[in-house]
Amino acid sequence: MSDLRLRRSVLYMPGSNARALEKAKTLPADSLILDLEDAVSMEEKELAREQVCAAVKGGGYGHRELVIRVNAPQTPWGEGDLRAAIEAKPDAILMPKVSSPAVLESIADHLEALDAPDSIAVWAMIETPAAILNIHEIAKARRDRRTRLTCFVLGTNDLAKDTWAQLVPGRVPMLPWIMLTLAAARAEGLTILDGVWNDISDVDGCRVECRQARDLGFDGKTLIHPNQLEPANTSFAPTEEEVRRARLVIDAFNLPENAKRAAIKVEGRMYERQHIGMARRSVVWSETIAARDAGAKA
Ligand SMILES: CC(C)(COP(=O)(O)OP(=O)(O)OC[C@H]1O[C@@H](n2cnc3c(N)ncnc32)[C@H](O)[C@@H]1OP(=O)(O)O)[C@@H](O)C(=O)NCCC(=O)NCCSC(=O)C[C@H](O)C(=O)O
Ligand SMILES: [Mg+2]
Repeated sequence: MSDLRLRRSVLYMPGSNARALEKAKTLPADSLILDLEDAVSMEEKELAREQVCAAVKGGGYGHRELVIRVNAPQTPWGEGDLRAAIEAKPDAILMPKVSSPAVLESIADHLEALDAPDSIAVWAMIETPAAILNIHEIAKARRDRRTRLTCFVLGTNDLAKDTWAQLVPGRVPMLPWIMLTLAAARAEGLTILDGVWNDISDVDGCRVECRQARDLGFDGKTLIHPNQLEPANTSFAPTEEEVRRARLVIDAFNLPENAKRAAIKVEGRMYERQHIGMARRSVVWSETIAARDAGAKA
């Protein structure tokens, strides 16, 4: 079973927006991406870096995983962002526009040279046509522990920009790329997060896309506004019915009469032993979510 850390809702915010950085301390997001890249204008890059690093160092975000998205290494801010982010010690650093494993190897060299704490992971944005074409090679970078790669984040806005594919409900134009990226992530044991839903005014549309993302196999969805948190948190949680059925399957395989059976019938459906792992995951997820909710209310 892969890492079961909750990442149902992963909220971006511009590092230049002090109000958003503060408000995030109270929002029901599993993870936060404090952005220094595309959500920040050139004029505010330095301010954003200062504010984000001060926020991460200052803490107060509770259970929320903190991720800093830096500017790409070849930009005027890339080197400084990386240095400052390492000093702030977030849970992860998100690299934008990763198009080949070479970028991750070069980041690994930098992290080593800057003596980055082992606790900092590296996440990679998958958002260029070249990344899609190189996707398994990029995912395989995880095998080299030096890269610290643990997570892919889909950047559907940049993908739409560079491919001319339209962002339409149902996402038919992008499904082949999405599924290829998912397969590469799962093959190499990476977490994978869906891209953003841009229409902040359409919460129902966001909910539909969250459910699709869950059905496609994502761990969670990246978000841009607090009103998208509830749809994501709800959609990526197993339903009560799923958990009830999962417990039934686990219990049924534990019965002495089923000890040597590879396949059994439960409530009219066939289950093989491989389904036990999926059933356990649903139960563990629901218990983890219940514990998180109880903690939030306490
Ligand atoms: C889009 C926004 C600029 C809208 O902001 P605003 O006009 O302030 O919205 P509201 O008045 O509705 O906000 C209500 C309150 O919620 C707070 N808020 C809003 N957004 C956030 C947020 N993201 N995080 C935390 N808090 C937020 C407001 O401060 C209000 O609070 P209060 O003062 O108490 O009333 C804004 O939503 C925004 O900036 N969103 C994030 C944009 C962003 O980060 N974009 C970059 C990531 S998307 C991307 O690049 C993906 C990828 O790379 C790709 O290529 O696809
Ligand atoms: Mg992008």
